[in-house]
Amino acid sequence: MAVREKLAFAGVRFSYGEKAILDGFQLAVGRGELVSLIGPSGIGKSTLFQLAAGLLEPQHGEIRLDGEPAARRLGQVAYMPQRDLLMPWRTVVENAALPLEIQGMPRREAQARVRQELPRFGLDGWADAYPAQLSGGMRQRVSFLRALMTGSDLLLLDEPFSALDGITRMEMQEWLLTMWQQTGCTMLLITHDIDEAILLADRIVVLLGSPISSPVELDVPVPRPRSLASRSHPAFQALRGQIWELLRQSATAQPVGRYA
Ligand SMILES: Nc1ncnc2c1ncn2[C@@H]1O[C@H](COP(=O)(O)OP(=O)(O)OP(=O)(O)O)[C@@H](O)[C@H]1O
Repeated sequence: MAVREKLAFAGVRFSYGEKAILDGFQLAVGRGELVSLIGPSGIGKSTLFQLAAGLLEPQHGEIRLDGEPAARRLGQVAYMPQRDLLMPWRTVVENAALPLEIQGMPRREAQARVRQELPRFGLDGWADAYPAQLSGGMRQRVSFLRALMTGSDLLLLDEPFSALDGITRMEMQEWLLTMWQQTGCTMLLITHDIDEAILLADRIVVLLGSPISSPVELDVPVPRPRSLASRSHPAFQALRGQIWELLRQSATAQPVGRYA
């Protein structure tokens, strides 16, 4: 066991009925790492997150958290699904305080705790707004805050920025990098945007094959801190070409999804 290991899949097999998604799947993520997952549409990226979060169970193999077999993962992993799933009848504070209330914290205390966090989430002054009154970026930040309120230091972000316009998306990418540095959380991010995958991550996991067994793992040798200007770094461009080639090759075997 690696001392730094936060999450690991060891020899995991998972199928939906006859359809095998993972077989002998291996992946280890270190504590505090930011890892991007990229792969063709429908290959099993969200399934992987649902397994990590404990919403699905493997038919074979082991999923470990902090180096220990984690039979009960539900509630230990913060999972932000593709749609933000904010409750429309609850305000920003009421939505974000939900995990604390579920854990038994009195409502008033839970909401006070959330209010303290609003400024660094760019939500100062929006405590009592309803989700319908927020922009897409703000909704994502509320979802992110709610995920952090679970107390988990492992965050799974499933295409968090895909519904946002280009400028908001870039702002959110920079904001996410700041949050990652401030919180020290381990983050896994699913994206279809190769540039986003590289810009944010320490490591890129390219998921290929059906079923997936050994993903291709690529370190991102682009220096931090990163900004939009990092895209012109030679290492960035070389990696972009390498990932694109891997995905293009896989497209001959199976239909490929959308990539930016
Ligand atoms: N509950 C389910 N029952 C049966 N098949 C499912 C179920 N959920 C997903 N699948 C199938 O499993 C495969 C993997 O789905 P998954 O959503 O994990 O892929 P993905 O890589 O996240 O896709 P996308 O990039 O389009 O979001 C797909 O073929 C999907 O149709």
